[in-house]
Amino acid sequence: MKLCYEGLKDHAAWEQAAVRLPAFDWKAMVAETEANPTWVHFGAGNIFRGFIARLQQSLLEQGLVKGGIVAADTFDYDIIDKIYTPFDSMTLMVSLKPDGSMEKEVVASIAEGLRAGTAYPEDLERLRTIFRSPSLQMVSFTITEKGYALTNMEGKFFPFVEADFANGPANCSHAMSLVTSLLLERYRAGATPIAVVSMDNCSHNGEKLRSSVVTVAHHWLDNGFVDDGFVAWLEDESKVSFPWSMIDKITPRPAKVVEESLEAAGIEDMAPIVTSKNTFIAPFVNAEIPQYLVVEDRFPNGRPPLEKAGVYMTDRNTVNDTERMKVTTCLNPLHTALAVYGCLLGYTSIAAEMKDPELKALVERIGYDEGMPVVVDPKILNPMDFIREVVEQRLPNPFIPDAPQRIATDTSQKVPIRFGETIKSYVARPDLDVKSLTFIPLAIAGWLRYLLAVDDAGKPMECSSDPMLATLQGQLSGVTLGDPDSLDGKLTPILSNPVLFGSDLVELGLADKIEGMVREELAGPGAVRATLKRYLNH
Ligand SMILES: NC(=O)c1ccc[n+]([C@@H]2O[C@H](COP(=O)([O-])OP(=O)(O)OC[C@H]3O[C@@H](n4cnc5c(N)ncnc54)[C@H](O)[C@@H]3O)[C@@H](O)[C@H]2O)c1
Ligand SMILES: O=P(O)(O)OC[C@@H](O)[C@@H](O)[C@H](O)[C@H](O)CO
Repeated sequence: MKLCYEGLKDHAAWEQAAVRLPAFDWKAMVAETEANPTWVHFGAGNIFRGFIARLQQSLLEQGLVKGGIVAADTFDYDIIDKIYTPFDSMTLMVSLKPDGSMEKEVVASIAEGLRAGTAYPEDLERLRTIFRSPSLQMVSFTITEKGYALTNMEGKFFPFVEADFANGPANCSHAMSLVTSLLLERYRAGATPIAVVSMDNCSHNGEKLRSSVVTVAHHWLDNGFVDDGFVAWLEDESKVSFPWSMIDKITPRPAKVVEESLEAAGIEDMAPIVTSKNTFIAPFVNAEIPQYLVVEDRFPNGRPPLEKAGVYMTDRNTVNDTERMKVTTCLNPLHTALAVYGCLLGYTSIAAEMKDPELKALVERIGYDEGMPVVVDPKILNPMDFIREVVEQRLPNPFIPDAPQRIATDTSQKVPIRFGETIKSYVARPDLDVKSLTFIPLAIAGWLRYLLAVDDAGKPMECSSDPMLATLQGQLSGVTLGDPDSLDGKLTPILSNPVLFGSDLVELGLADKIEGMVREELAGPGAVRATLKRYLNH
């Protein structure tokens, strides 16, 4: 069985393999998308295929929309060449149930995949045509937190961003510049309104996306590439809106066990790849069943009826509160603590970590004891129910093949949100003392210890990719396991950097505590475990 339009014609074989097929006319969907595109998505990776594309599939199956989504990638063209094109942009979605069984379905709501880069003029021209089309209602993104960043840790523009400012809309490469150039096409073709929606895990994601796009536009205005009218249109939220959103569905990298199960069922060519840009991707996506998407309802050119696919459409404050609840308290801080300590302790499974008494206690202390006192109740989801589902059902699900190494990717970009926001909330609350925090500092200490790339057994350990890895490892060079004094003076510049932690931890009086913990973890092999035991009273 082959995953593609022709391959799906053998209905009986797919039925035999217990794979649900799309219940709509795929050719008609592709033709409608070409004629009247409504939705473009940037970041053609796993969460998009396993969650967002399924929303449109549900609407197609309910007969509520006729067209599909156009997927685009500005960063990793292998995804399109190797995972989209050979499979007619279809995905084999595998939902992993808590009893170990798998639900399989073909997601076919992506009409095409495009490489958004000047090296691919045909694809870029197709995108320009789509952006000029008045039917286009929304552009969404899952490009990771770093995809929005224009500046480095010192607040200076990256050289490739400077190059985009100088070269202008016809010859740019960064995701934010490319999107701005495509919005310029739309402006010049009649300036029909549009919604530009970040669906990444970052606080105030809509604000972050807007700020980067508007910054690019202002530089192009200064350099004479665009006129005032374009910038005014872009900044008019009734014309170009940047709704905020919160997205949640644990979508691990493709797992061997799932690949084997699909191959055993007779489905061909399911092998995962790691692209040259380090994306772990396969023709299939494996993910848990729980999923939450909350979106600010500001779509000036209309939108698909997403609420009919289970999306919460609401106001900005509710999105903000829901996102803060998940990303700063109830899920992601626990994930990052499990990521760094899991790598140090030799784990490759989050579910296995949840059986480790110290690690389970650590996430409970971070979540229930330190996070919950400052959690905001978004009302549409109950924080206590949410965190309980995370701690008791989602993280320990042994059939979710999630790994601390995936979650440890780009930790430097996540720390200010995942831990920094709770730290700021403690500072803002007169009835709370930020110095009373222990387990969030312990998680930060674990990350600093992780950066040494030596595990708790004293063996070399590969750190996951992170745009700040080289800089931070440079700042920590000379720090040695077995020699806590080698840390002397090395942490102050790191812990005082508000870009990394959201505030200056030296000024807040947390640096000594964190440094003390890192020193303990540096005592020698086994010291990480011993430190965890000591703080968690085990
Ligand atoms: N996987 C999850 O469990 C999950 C859950 C909720 C939210 N998210 C959000 O979605 C994002 C992507 O997750 P995923 O599972 O799809 O990851 P993935 O590795 O499968 O895909 C990442 C995508 O981002 C693009 N990208 C990476 N760096 C970029 C850059 N600098 N500029 C432009 N594009 C870039 C890649 O080309 C790829 O399309 C996460 O960072 C997070 O913000 C993921
Ligand atoms: O996707 P990232 O890299 O921002 O973070 C890694 C995980 O914490 C994240 O993907 C979670 O699985 C997700 O936020 C669950 O909804």
